[in-house]
Amino acid sequence: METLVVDHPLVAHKLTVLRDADTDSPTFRRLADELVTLLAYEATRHVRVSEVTVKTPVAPAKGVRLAHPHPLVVPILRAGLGMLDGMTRLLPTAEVGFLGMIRNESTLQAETYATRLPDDLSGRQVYVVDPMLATGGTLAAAIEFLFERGADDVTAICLLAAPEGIAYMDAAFAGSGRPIRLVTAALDERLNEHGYIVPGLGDAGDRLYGVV
Ligand SMILES: O=P(O)(O)OC[C@H]1O[C@H](OP(=O)(O)OP(=O)(O)O)[C@H](O)[C@@H]1O
Ligand SMILES: O=c1cc[nH]c(=O)[nH]1
Ligand SMILES: [Mg+2]
Repeated sequence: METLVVDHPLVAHKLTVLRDADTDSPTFRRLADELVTLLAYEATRHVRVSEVTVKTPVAPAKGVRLAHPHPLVVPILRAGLGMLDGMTRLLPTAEVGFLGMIRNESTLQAETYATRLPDDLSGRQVYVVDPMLATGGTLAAAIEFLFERGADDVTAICLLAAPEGIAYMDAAFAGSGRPIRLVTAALDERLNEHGYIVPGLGDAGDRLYGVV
């Protein structure tokens, strides 16, 4: 997996506030939204475009437009929903598909409880959004769904990633011949004995949508 850790002072600043256990849910949601837009700027560097010519009030100008079919954005529920608006702000014409997945906190295995994706993803560029790449089980299962439907160009955007998750993804898709990109704000130290990212930011879903 090709991994890009976005090195930018504004990303680092927002991520630091996001990590802080004293940051409340409304602020956490706003920061997650702002961060995804910054990460999406890098993640969409390879978005497909086609050449067009428009007429300015003065003369014809050559330019580009997003190629058809437009990209598909897939938030992994629940926590990935906190990154959807930031993505669609940058890609307003993207289609949106949904995957509902939850990690069993005893086994750390990902379980899927909802799937709402287009049947045929051949030729589509897909952007998967989920704040946390921990063991990698959830993201790997999500990308398997996308590959089964024909996707061959998948970029994951995660706020935080653990080295264990990246290693898991590399092993899971080694030799698949289908490139996968990861864009993240930080690569943390490790996972703890409960499968949480250290230092991480805690449970992203609870911090976005849980009762405080
Ligand atoms: O890399 P993994 O070890 O699979 O863990 C990462 C997953 O865990 C979190 O979701 P969670 O299962 O807590 O569901 P939620 O979004 O409903 O909170 C997170 O948003 C990822 O989807
Ligand atoms: O650190 C972690 C790991 C998995 N899921 C989270 O929300 N946080
Ligand atoms: Mg959670």
